[in-house]
Amino acid sequence: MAALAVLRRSAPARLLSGTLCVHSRVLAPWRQYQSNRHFSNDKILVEMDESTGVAVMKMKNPPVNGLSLELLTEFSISLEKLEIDRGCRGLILTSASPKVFSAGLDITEMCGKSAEHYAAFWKAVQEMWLKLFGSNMVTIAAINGSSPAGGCLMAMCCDYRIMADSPKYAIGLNETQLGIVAPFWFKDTMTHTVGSRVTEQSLQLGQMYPAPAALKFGLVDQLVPEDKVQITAAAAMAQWLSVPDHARQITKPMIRKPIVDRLVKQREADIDNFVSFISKESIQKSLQAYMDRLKQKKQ
Ligand SMILES: CCCCC/C=C\CCCC/C=C/C(=O)SCCNC(=O)CCNC(=O)[C@H](O)C(C)(C)COP(=O)(O)OP(=O)(O)OC[C@H]1O[C@@H](n2cnc3c(N)ncnc32)[C@H](O)[C@@H]1OP(=O)(O)O
Repeated sequence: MAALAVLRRSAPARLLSGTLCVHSRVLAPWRQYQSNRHFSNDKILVEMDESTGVAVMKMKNPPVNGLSLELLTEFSISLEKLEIDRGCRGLILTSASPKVFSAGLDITEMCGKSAEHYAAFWKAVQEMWLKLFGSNMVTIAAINGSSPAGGCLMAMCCDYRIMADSPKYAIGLNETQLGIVAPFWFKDTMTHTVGSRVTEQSLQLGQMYPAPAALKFGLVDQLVPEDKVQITAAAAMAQWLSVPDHARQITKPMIRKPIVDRLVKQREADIDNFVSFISKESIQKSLQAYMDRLKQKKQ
């Protein structure tokens, strides 16, 4: 048993290749850590069921769960806490807001800010991806609404995806539609999920897929009625957890570690690349025009 416990705790460190640091500027203190093992801060709510070893993590950044620097930082801290918790074996990631899983990266974090801010923001995006894609736990995305771009990335980082069965909800990497480019590790994550051919086409076109279409080519694994997403995620989790941890935990990095290592090896260059790209006047104009279109849609 002791050997298994060591294995359980040593694998994430290997997989993440020393990426446990988080940006310290906006570290929110834990507001509460109650005996029933619920903890929350501003943007992330975690409910830990000790009897099953499953944590449900809800993003709560209304109205659309934009992935702001604050949310991303809280996400990475929460995930790290769970990762080192011996009692936690599985994570269900979902949204506290109905109808939107996550609108992806908060575009306001990428508009009109300083180079230092862009660098801190991108580091937090990288951190989220390294921790979630490299997690040692079983990770299941309970996608209870639309999930564009960074939202889709988060879902694809998970081991299994269950989505609300509605053509109103769409998922995909739509970056090119905003005039921006999904970086290589977004592309790698999609290739890992659905293969090269679909990724090539989806990324070029910036395609968003309604849930039924996403199921057809495996971008999501299962569709269920909206009110059954959470319960189905719990059932799927029980099935995944029936596999012995040590065997599953050795298997997962066989596929994922080379993908994680690619970013780890060039994190700084990737940040520089992002800062220089996003600071361009033409890119700022594209993002601003996209935000204006989003707002006009309402009028
Ligand atoms: C050469 C190599 C280059 C390397 C790297 C360089 C480049 C960078 C890569 C960056 C990768 C980026 C990834 C991303 O995630 S970008 C974000 C993309 N997200 C989207 O396109 C989603 C846009 N939003 C929507 O489609 C919809 O909002 C919705 C999610 C389907 C929800 O629809 P609905 O419920 O109808 O809500 P509203 O559209 O009315 O939105 C409510 C308010 O929220 C604001 N909003 C929406 N999305 C975002 C967002 N992502 N960021 C910030 N704000 C957002 C929206 O404007 C509304 O605001 P208002 O109430 O003030 O009007």
